This record gives sequence, C-alpha cells and structure tokens, in this order.
Amino acid sequence: MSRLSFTLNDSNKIPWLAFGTGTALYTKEAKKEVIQAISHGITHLDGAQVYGNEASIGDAIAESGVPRSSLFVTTKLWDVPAGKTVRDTLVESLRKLKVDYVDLFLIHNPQLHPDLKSVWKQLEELKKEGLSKSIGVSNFRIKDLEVILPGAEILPSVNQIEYHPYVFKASKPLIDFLKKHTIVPTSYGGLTPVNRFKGGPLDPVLEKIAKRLGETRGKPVTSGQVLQVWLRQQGVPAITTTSKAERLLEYLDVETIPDLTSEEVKEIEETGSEVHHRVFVRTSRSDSRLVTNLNCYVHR
Ligand SMILES: NC(=O)C1=CN([C@@H]2O[C@H](COP(=O)(O)OP(=O)(O)OC[C@H]3O[C@@H](n4cnc5c(N)ncnc54)[C@H](OP(=O)(O)O)[C@@H]3O)[C@@H](O)[C@H]2O)C=CC1
Ligand SMILES: O=CCc1c[nH]c2ccccc12
Repeated sequence: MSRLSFTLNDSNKIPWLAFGTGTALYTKEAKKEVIQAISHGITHLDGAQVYGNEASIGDAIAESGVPRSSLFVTTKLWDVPAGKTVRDTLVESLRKLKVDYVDLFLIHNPQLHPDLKSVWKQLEELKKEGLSKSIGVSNFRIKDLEVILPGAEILPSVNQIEYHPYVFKASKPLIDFLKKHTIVPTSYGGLTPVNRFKGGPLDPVLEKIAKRLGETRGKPVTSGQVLQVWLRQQGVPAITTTSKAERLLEYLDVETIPDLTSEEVKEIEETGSEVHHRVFVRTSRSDSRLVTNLNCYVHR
C-alpha cells in the first residue's frame, strides 16, 4: 500500500507514488495494468486526454472495488477543439473515467495554447465548480508560468515535468521558481538513468548507494529505487509505470527505504550534471533531443 503523500498549496494531499498510463506498453488500453496497480495499493492514477485510454481507466476504477474517495485521479487537457470549451473536454473525460470529479486537472503542454491566461481562468472555474479538486500544469517553463501567475486567482498546485538527475542542472532554475511559488514539481521520466539512458556516469554511483542502503536495511535496494528515494526526499511525487507486478512491489517498497545522506544526494546531482539528457519535451534550443513519439511538441 502506498501511504506517503504531500500537501499541495490548496491543502489537498497528493500521493507520492503515481501509476502512469501514458505509455506505449498499453497502447490505448490500460484496464488490466490499472487494476493490477490499484490491487497492489497504488491510489494515484495519472492519465491524460491525449493518451486515448480514459475509458479503460474508468473501467478499471469501477471494477477495482476501491471507493472513489480512496483514489487520486489525474487527467490532463490536450487541445481545445473548435467550438468546445475547456469545461466540455473535462466533462467528456469525467464521462469516460466514470467519475464525477478528478483530483487533479493539468494543462498538458503550454505550447498548444496561444492564450494560456484564458485557459488557466477556465481551470480556476473548474476547481471552483468542484469538477477538479486541484488544478495545475505540465511541461511549463518559467516563461509559461510568468504568463499565468500575475493574473491567477488560484495558483497551480503542481507542474508535472521530466525530472531526473540528467536534467537536474537544467531544471534547477525552474525547481527553485516552483518552490518560491509553492508549486509542487512532480516527476515523469524519473527512471531515465536506469532505463532510457543506461550506461551513463550515474550507473556506478547509483549502484554504490543501492549497495549501502541494501546492507543497512538487510534487503536489496535497486538503482531505480535510489532514484525514487532521491525524488521522495525532495518532496517530488514520482509518476512511474510498469506492466509487471514485481516492479509495482519494488516501487511500493521505496517508501520503506531510509533517506540518502547529504553526500549521496550531492554525488547524484553532481554526477548527473556531467551530462544533459532530456527524453521528452524540448524546452530550449540547447536541449539535444526530441523524442519521436512526442514530436507534437514544438519548440518556440
Ligand atoms: N506530462 C507529460 O508530458 C508526460 C507524462 N508522463 C507520465 O509519466 C508516466 C511514467 O512514464 P515514464 O516517464 O516512462 O516512467 P519512468 O521513467 O518511471 O519509467 C518507467 C519504466 O521504467 C522501467 N523500469 C523500472 N525500474 C527499472 C529498472 N530498475 N531498470 C530498468 N527499467 C526499469 C519500467 O519497465 P518495466 O515495465 O519493465 O517494469 C517502466 O516501463 C507515463 O505513463 C505518463 O503517465 C510521461 C511522459 C510525459
Ligand atoms: O504525456 C506525455 C507522453 C505521451 C504519451 N502518449 C502521448 C501521446 C501524445 C502526446 C504525448 C504523449
């Protein structure tokens, strides 16, 4: 059971561990994997309109037998079709998810919305109406936040971003900005150093720390778990995923692993900063890669 949660700036709580549904593993059908995650005690489900699988998440929630109030359901706004409002898209998501509110509604990508201020206003209204308990953003840079914050009546509660040690240095100004404005960063791609970018300079550092933690607690710790402890210790919720039951147990087990020492945190961050490896959304011209399945993201 995942028990750890953090408090958002609107006083709502967000579970630290989230099960992501935006992955090629499940294509457009996530029901089996979501039921498996819920039955293992994961309560936070991360969805999005663009993943095209909200109805299967709704089926999983309905069949899980877990009360709606024990779950934390996130979805994200993609584009707003001509003739529709942001509210229309959320109502459609709620219909597919078979719930009468979501816990968190995020603007998925600022680059899709020429009038971010107006979109944010509409999210504020949805929170007031109770259709989303909390509201936030995803893939926002400082310059995007600077568009919405001055006129905001309600602050975004979270910014869901790619966050792991290989983007640590590049993300530092944004993380500091979020902290100053009480916005919680949440991390996707957090396991990049052990899955998409294995062979990097962090490998031996993570292995060494995993060995020490494993010996300390008398149960093996993996490099992936070390990365998740690194997030947890910063108060950053982890949006991860898997189709494997044993991996879910590995993720859930992270809540029982002690903190890293300050020297270990420093070593992860300094070694991570030796390379820059962003997988998902390109946020500046110096970012080297733009992943192909996300080529809908355009740098401006
Ligand atoms: N807002 C946005 O723009 C974005 C949001 N997301 C959200 O984040 C979710 C999580 O996605 P993602 O970023 O891929 O998550 P992670 O970076 O946490 O990667 C999860 C993958 O890592 C693998 N893995 C776990 N532990 C290890 C290990 N020790 N060694 C090697 N591989 C390991 C798992 O594989 P296995 O299946 O084999 O267990 C799983 O497929 C998405 O489903 C989506 O909901 C993702 C991208 C963009
Ligand atoms: O959320 C980002 C990752 C993702 C997964 N599926 C799609 C489809 C279209 C845009 C982004 C994504």
